[in-house]
Amino acid sequence: MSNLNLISEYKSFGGKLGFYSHHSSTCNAEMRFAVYQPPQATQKPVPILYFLSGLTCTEENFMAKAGGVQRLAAEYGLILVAPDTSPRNTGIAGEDDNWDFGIGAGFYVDATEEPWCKNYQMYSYVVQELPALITANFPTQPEKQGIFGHSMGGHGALVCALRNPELYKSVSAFAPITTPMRCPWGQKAFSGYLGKNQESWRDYDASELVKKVGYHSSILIDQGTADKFLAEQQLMPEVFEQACADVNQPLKLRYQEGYDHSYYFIASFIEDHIRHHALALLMTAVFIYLNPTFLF
Ligand SMILES: N[C@@H](CCC(=O)N[C@@H](CSC=O)C(=O)NCC(=O)O)C(=O)O
Repeated sequence: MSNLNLISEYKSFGGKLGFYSHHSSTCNAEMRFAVYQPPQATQKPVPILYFLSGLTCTEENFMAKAGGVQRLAAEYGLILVAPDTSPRNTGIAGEDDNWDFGIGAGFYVDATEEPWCKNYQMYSYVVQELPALITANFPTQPEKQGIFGHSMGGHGALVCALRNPELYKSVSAFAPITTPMRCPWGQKAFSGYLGKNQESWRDYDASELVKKVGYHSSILIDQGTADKFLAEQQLMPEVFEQACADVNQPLKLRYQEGYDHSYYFIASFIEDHIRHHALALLMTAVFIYLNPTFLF
């Protein structure tokens, strides 16, 4: 494995889950991520599904708490990749002072402001450096990528997909921050990472982006009605819903009665999200299954 340190590895549902670190030239720091390889990956290259986690998370939360997502990845034959949510231990003064800014809160943007710009390049890391590393080191079909995420990571997934529809065949989110420009978390993060000029914020705001660029297929979002961050106006799914409606962007926004913001909520609906991505990423296989004469 070039340039990768394997930290730990576990057999899981016939495949393997590995935790890795490497030097990121994009973030000028050591970065960590987790990869689940389904059993099919020992036989042939498989599609890749990226999951971006939320505030305070590491590369481990999703793999440990998403309700046995490895079983589903093994069933559908998908490689799962979960990066950490920011660089760590960069030496930037105060990087660990806040739970919603700095470490654990990279917000999937390329920072332009000092002192963050040297290391906090999470957008380029997720869209460029990490996929190149994954493709070089794991048996993947790089032209078949999907992306999803939770909360801050839901915002990240929507932004990555909307800005790069050719790279991501599918996108979905759990309780995403849909308009960081308009919510307290996003305003704090964008002021610090991108500066005061709000024009530059639009490129990282899904509700602004969707009106400009659209996306080639339907977007799936699940949102719990008992989510305290929904009540605190951090997520604002209604703004994204209106933006999608304005440009006829297909969106399946499902309000899930009584669910909160936790990984218990994610675990409850993870299967639907995996299926949403599998449909797009394994489309050729499904097509052949439904139309076997295609082969002859
Ligand atoms: N410390 C915070 C709560 C932090 C929190 O709830 N983080 C969420 C993501 S929130 C949006 O990005 C999370 O996924 N936490 C990890 C977990 O394993 O649950 C507070 O005091 O409210």
